[in-house]
Amino acid sequence: MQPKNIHFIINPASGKEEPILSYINNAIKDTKIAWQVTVTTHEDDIYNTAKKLIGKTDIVVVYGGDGSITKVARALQGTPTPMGIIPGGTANVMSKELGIPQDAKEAIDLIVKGKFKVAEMDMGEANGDSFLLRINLGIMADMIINADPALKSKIGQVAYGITAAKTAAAAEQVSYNMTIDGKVITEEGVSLTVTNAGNMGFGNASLVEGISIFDGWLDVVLLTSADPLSLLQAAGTAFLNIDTDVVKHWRAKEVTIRLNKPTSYICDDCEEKAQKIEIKLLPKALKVLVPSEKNK
Ligand SMILES: Nc1ncnc2c1ncn2[C@@H]1O[C@H](COP(=O)(O)OP(=O)(O)OP(=O)(O)O)[C@@H](O)[C@H]1O
Repeated sequence: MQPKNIHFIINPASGKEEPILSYINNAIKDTKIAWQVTVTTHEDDIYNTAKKLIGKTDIVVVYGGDGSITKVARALQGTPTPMGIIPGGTANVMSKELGIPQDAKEAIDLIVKGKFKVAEMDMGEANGDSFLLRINLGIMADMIINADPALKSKIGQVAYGITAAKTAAAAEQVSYNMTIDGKVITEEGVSLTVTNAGNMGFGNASLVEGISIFDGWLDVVLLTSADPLSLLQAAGTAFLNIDTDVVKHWRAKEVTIRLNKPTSYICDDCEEKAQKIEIKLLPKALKVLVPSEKNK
């Protein structure tokens, strides 16, 4: 059904350069939809604007990358106001996960023509900060922290690949002490991910099949080694669905990770540091617009 009103929040600093206001106006001008736009001037504006819109509009649509989307999600979680997405960033992992068209005009069309349904997706929380996608420790986190921003803005995700090769070569084995839904497990590995989403943020690959942001679970994925053969085997688990010891996997609602020393980790797009990370699932926390028919 076509919405009655929409508020668009636009991050002008997101990865893509395109005439987004003109795209929106062209799509909406001949409809009966009442619409407003907020173009943010500071990163805090995104959260604050979304918070003020709760209950005041049918849909809050965010144009931006995963960073902007996370801020809107944090504002709207637990409320009846749904979030729509127009992918405007570099990686746009969240929108890919939801099957939203990557082309901005197509994504706008979907919302304006009401070709969507509202789904309730899970979120996670780590040391009090909510997240949409995942927590990364070890080489996955290092890859994101070390990716050259200039390179990333020029060539997008390929920058992670270049950093990955360098990071994997210097990978360090870390002992992860985990309490997974009450069960204590200690394992060594080079990378630990606690993910709400199947897409791990690198290409469209998922290390473990069947992970979904709607499934009511967090998935704990440990990569035990970063030598080239192991990485190939890990790729095998992703693409060929082969079981190997290189990737270990648990499902959980609550995970506590204890580390030997304060360690950097990535919570969605933000870098944090802690020695103990308490993570829990927030089931059905956010209403989001998804295409009513699967994209071909
Ligand atoms: N005027 C502004 N309004 C909001 N955010 C801004 C603004 N100027 C700069 N920023 C910054 O924009 C950055 C980019 O946001 P975002 O994550 O949406 O895009 P991206 O990094 O290109 O995408 P992706 O995370 O998908 O790769 C944020 O880190 C935020 O701090």
